[in-house]
Amino acid sequence: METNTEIKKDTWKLGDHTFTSRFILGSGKYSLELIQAAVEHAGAQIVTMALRRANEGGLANILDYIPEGVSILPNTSGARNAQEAVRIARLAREVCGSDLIKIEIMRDSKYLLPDNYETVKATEILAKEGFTVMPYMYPDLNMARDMADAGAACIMPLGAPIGSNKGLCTKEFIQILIDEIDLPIIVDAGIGKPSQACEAMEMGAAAVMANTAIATSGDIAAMAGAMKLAVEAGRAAYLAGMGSVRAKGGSASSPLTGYLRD
Ligand SMILES: CC(=O)[C@@H](O)[C@H](O)COP(=O)(O)O
Repeated sequence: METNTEIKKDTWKLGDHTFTSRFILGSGKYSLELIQAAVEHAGAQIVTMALRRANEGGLANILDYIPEGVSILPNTSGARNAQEAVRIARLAREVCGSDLIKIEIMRDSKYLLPDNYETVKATEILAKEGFTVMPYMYPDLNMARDMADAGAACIMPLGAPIGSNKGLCTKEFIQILIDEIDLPIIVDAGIGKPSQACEAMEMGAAAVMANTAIATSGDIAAMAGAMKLAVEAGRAAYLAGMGSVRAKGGSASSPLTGYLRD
């Protein structure tokens, strides 16, 4: 019998781009030498790049350390409003030759929380210009709907403030987005350890992105590998379908009658 291997691969899409890896690696906090090792161990097919970092160190350098075939995801880090984000995105497309753009707009430098309103405005402009727009946002259903209507290719809600390693503080609200928004939901920021990445995937997230958890670990390559396994485990569990939670009491694991499944 003929089998469809494409279906078996469990691919997912962002605009016209198709991926098998569901772990997106942030590259903002490593030395350049460690980026390649982290990408390889993470099995990542998408790696972020802040344009402001590229300008600091010399763009040729950072791109030299990203393995071939891996998509660069420029972000608009440093933008304080839609206008600045649009300008950075256009520059990024010229420099990287990629239509992917992660919109990050922040006016608050203490908590680094994204400005959802300005993000909707930038999404609308950039989607019309043909970008595959990936808006980073505070998880709010109404704003996520506005981003979807504006042409976003996915929604990237934060788990906790960037760099905090605090985990899924916004879990309930991310679940609402997963349930209600018909776009890939990519949990981004605050993921502090593999179990949290796994939990996001078990909830039905399409992918997870992390940077600080890996960059601040004792062994960057090993932690990148652990994140990869956690994301894969969470995805497999989601596809398998979680067992139901029993509100009260227990239930014998080896019943003599009444098997749940034959
Ligand atoms: C690199 C990048 O885009 C980060 O802004 C991203 O949001 C990751 O956040 P953490 O560093 O908390 O994983």
